[in-house]
Amino acid sequence: MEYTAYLSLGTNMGDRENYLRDAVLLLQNDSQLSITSVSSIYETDPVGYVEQERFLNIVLEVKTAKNANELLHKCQQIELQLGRKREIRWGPRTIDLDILLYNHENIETESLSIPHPRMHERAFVLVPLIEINPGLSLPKIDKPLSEILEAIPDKEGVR
Ligand SMILES: Nc1nc2nc(S)n(CCO)c2c(=O)[nH]1
Repeated sequence: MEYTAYLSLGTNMGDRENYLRDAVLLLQNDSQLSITSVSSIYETDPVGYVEQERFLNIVLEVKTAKNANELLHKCQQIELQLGRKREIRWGPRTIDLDILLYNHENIETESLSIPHPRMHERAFVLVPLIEINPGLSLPKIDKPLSEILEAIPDKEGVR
């Protein structure tokens, strides 16, 4: 059985494009996962802890036999492989992989909140997500993504 999931990748340290490329390759190397869509690369103003470099962000659509926990573990494994150090929460990072959506499910455990709890307020997530699937709807929200994006005050300089 294969499930569709959406991942948000972000990086604002070192050779940012290389970190994105390496993360995509490491995901592709997993036999239980195939990447079915990749957004453009967006340069975005940092949200949260603002005293840091601008980010590069992309969103991926993947098809996977992994359950949500296994997918989370894979993302965390790739973050470690690419040298992610969790020094400052919201601080600079070599690479960040967040699960946005998984099989249109709502999942709430101590390690997983899906849909990602902040995705509806992040233009750096919604803009690339709309690019790869404009018709997508979020579980339990019957508004189109474009309407959710419109409601975000500043589009945080997503280019
Ligand atoms: N623009 C932008 N701001 C961010 N703040 C945090 S934390 N992150 C890491 C993802 O949670 C980002 C990001 O990826 N992009």
